[in-house]
Amino acid sequence: MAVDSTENSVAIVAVPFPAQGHLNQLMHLSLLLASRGLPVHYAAPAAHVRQARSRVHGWDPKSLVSIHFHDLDVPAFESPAPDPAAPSPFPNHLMPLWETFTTAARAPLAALLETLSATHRRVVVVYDRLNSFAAVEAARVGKGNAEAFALQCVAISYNIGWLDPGHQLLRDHGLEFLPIDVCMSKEFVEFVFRTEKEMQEEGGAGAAPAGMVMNTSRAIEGEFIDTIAAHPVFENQKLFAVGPLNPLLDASARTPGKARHECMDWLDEQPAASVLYVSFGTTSSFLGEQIAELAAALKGSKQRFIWVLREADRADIFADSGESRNHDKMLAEFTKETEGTGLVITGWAPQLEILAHGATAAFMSHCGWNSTMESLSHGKPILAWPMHSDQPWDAELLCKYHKAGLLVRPWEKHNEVVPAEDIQKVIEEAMLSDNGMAVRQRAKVLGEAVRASVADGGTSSQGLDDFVAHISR
Ligand SMILES: O=c1ccn([C@@H]2O[C@H](COP(=O)(O)OP(=O)(O)O[C@H]3O[C@H](CO)[C@@H](O)[C@H](O)[C@H]3O)[C@@H](O)[C@H]2O)c(=O)[nH]1
Repeated sequence: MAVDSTENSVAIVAVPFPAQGHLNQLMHLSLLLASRGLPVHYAAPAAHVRQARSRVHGWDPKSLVSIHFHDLDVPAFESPAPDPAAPSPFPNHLMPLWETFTTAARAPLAALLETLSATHRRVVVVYDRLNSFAAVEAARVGKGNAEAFALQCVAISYNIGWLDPGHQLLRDHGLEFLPIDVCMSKEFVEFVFRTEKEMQEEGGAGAAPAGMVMNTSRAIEGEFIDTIAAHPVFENQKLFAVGPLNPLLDASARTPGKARHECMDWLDEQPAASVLYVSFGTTSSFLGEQIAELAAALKGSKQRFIWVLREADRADIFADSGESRNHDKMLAEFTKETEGTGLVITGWAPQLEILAHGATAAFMSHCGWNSTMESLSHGKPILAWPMHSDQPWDAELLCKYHKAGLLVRPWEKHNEVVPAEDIQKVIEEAMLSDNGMAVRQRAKVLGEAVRASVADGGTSSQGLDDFVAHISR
């Protein structure tokens, strides 16, 4: 694609980490910045540019023309199937992709930055915090006219626990931060520390980012944002809380310009606040036994539901879609038994639209940060079933701090199959009990506060204005 050349303008280069929950956030941020008239370049391996484009949600697909997309040429990577029986539920099958990407994307990114640097007043690199190589490449730009900002794709409170699991603020609220190596595979933890250390050694102080953009809202994490702002690690950085990055839809849940998924017609016919949405993101796969227990719980609860039954994404989603094929017999029976009460989606579901819809009451989720923000920003409570990484922390924030969620499975039992009766109990509590109503009400109030924060004059809207003003100064 031709690179636009406007000597006086600032070019923004978004460098996402190649996994859906990360591609998605930098895509939203890119679209937001482009909608403010800034030239935005989104750079990722070809398969991931295609993935991010094909799965963008909440935006009119036509808005994608406002972004310049660049394929970062990387060698072929393995794209194995996920292993639901692996000792850690962490998506270790993506490690070959991430190792390849982190090494090979540097040279094509550097070339892109040099080209843009020659034709623009300044190049602003907005990179996923897992891609610290992008900050090193920004610091190396020959003309010295590039600066880097990290994007925090997970809760900012997670950062506090990462820096100090026993932090006073967490203790004050009785919040538990689990050790990171309990929640992630040892290969990934090693990868994160190794790549970060290598980049610090190579780039030195000169490659430190100028600041950090946070996909969070003061309505959700106000005091955690203040704590991070006062932390010595961020002393010389400008911080901008701009979330939620996902667009907010109204209760009719219509994305302009986009064909509606058939499940939305079914939702249109259901009573207000009557449907449980069940989905576990793009990095988790369940054992067959667990799927059977979840099916029995949904059926037994007699509640309306939409259940997204998918495997974790492959490294290249176009090589294999991850649609669940292994449960055909169970599904055929289950679908017959629950006809009229629920829907099972084995392909890609319109999650943002489902969460926005007035018929949706609650969300059973693994608590990935996108799912958490998408749910809270539409005022929907979460039935929390964390699997790995930051998810146990998000469940803690949701259920203990905000009391806008109910825990399905405590972490101590993460190696066990959760029996149907335990799952059913939580579904019934959320959908039928007074306590469930109170949790739903708190999520609704929180949703209103989140909406206010992104509306004109709200704190997140101001955060984005401040970021735009700062980078285009
Ligand atoms: O059928 C589907 C399935 C998923 N989604 C979307 O896919 C994204 C999933 O993101 P998230 O909820 O964050 O889950 P993961 O895919 O598991 O995200 C990874 O990345 C997140 C951001 O770093 C982390 O918080 C998670 O722990 C990590 O697993 C969300 O935008 C969903 O709306 C759909 O639209 N349709």
